[in-house]
Amino acid sequence: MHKLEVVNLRVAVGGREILKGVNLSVSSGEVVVVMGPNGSGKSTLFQTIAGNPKYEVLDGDILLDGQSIKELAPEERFAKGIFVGFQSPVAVPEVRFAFLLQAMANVRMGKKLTDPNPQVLAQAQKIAAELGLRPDVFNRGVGAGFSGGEFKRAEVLQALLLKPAFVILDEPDSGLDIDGIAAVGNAITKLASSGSGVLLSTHYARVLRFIKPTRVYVMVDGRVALEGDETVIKRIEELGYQGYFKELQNFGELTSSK
Ligand SMILES: Nc1ncnc2c1ncn2[C@@H]1O[C@H](COP(=O)(O)OP(=O)(O)OP(=O)(O)O)[C@@H](O)[C@H]1O
Repeated sequence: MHKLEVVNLRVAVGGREILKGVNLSVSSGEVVVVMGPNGSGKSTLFQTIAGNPKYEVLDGDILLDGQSIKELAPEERFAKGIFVGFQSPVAVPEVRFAFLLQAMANVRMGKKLTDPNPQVLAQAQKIAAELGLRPDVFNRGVGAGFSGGEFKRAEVLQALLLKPAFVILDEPDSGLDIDGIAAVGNAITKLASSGSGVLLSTHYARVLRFIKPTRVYVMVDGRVALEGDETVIKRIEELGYQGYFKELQNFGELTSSK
């Protein structure tokens, strides 16, 4: 059993404080959802967990099984089992997608980056078929001309292939067609059942048809304003953020920060 904890995390980007003391956690087998209005800091949180050096940690910590990882390089975090899929993944057209998958699997297996690993590629092709991802993507550069939906499926494919301890996905359901949402949603459930801890952000309740969140955090202006279960997602979809916060304030249930 593993636990990833974000503790009183304050982060600045471009000289501006964006995260103002975030606390949350995800453990093996959990599906934890982060929601929040545009600009509330969800992507900043995920970039910081990934170790993007543009995001300056001012205070607080990120703990993996109680040990701080905030000084580790992104590849060291990955080697420890933290996989982060971004909202707008970066294309690296000069690297073949098949090569990337093989290299990532080799890193996880402690092999040399360039070692041939045909089992991994065979497994990747099987997963691609389940996700509805065209097989020709393997011979294309990473993200080269990928559609939005192909990008998202390609990221989930990497997670399913590598089965990391933690899978962190920024809006995995955005830009997907109905079949894509089902494929990605079911893949997330599968990842959690096979023991990964999943942390994802979304703007929509539609993912609930395919995933059952363990916990839901709502971020507002760089803080976790509230924590709940899937009913939070449903109420936000019905009332919008402002309407939902108003309803909670009327019942005295909204805290300004947690
Ligand atoms: N590199 C940057 N330079 C300056 N400001 C930034 C940078 N990255 C993020 N921000 C600002 O940080 C705030 C939080 O952005 P972030 O992308 O984390 O929000 P979000 O909750 O993921 O939003 P969305 O739901 O729209 O994706 C925004 O005001 C954004 O403009």
